[in-house]
Amino acid sequence: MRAGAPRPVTVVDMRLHVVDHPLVAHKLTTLRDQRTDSATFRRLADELVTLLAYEATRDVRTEQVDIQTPVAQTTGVKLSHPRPLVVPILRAGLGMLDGMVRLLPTAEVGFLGMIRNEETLEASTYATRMPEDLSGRQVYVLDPMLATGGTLVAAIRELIRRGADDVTAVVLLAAPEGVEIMERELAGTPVTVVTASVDERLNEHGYIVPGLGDAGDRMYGAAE
Ligand SMILES: O=P(O)(O)OC[C@H]1O[C@H](OP(=O)(O)OP(=O)(O)O)[C@H](O)[C@@H]1O
Ligand SMILES: O=c1cc[nH]c(=O)[nH]1
Ligand SMILES: [Mg+2]
Repeated sequence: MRAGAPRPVTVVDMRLHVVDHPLVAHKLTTLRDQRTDSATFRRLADELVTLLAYEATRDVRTEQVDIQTPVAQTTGVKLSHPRPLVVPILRAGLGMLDGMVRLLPTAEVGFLGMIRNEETLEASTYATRMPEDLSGRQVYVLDPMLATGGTLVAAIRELIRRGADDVTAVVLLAAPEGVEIMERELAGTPVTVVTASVDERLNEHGYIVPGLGDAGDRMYGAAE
């Protein structure tokens, strides 16, 4: 930002939930460790998203049902219709899909393939496969890293354009810069971000510090 320029206004209607739990912190520390191999990284990302999903689904819509137990009649709840949609952002978000749908077995799954240009840090979309009409749907978008925020802002705009009325982003790590961009660019939209940590900052290459490096590469190997 130019010296003397007014600070951008931060509109704080986006909900940010940083999950504070010793198991989350323990798994995240091993994920960050550069000695952790790909197989362990994938397993930990899967376990971590399940813990985050517990918080992220706190407001998942349910409806009342009557059931008969072996002992008596009672009422309970089940996940309601329309079914929630889970959207992993390829590549790295794919490593979060199983952990999320384990908790949301009735969910439908859509896919967004997005890549950040490592020079300009601009995000672009190379694949989209999800329902055109998301009216009335709760959507859970999965991406391990919220860095500059370009990827998630573009993804969430597309979900809102299709009619989603409640979007929760589940991210393993966030940078404060990305959180601020989300708050500014998505002001007035019903968005919640659930994360295991908001780290210190972005470095000059747009990587989260201390972060965990390139999530996609650590899960699947360097793409090129
Ligand atoms: O907040 P941003 O600055 O937009 O950066 C975050 C994005 O960068 C990474 O994806 P990448 O482009 O490396 O693709 P990949 O998952 O295929 O590795 C990450 O998985 C996010 O999608
Ligand atoms: O730190 C970062 C930033 C963007 N994408 C990653 O995979 N890691
Ligand atoms: Mg990557």
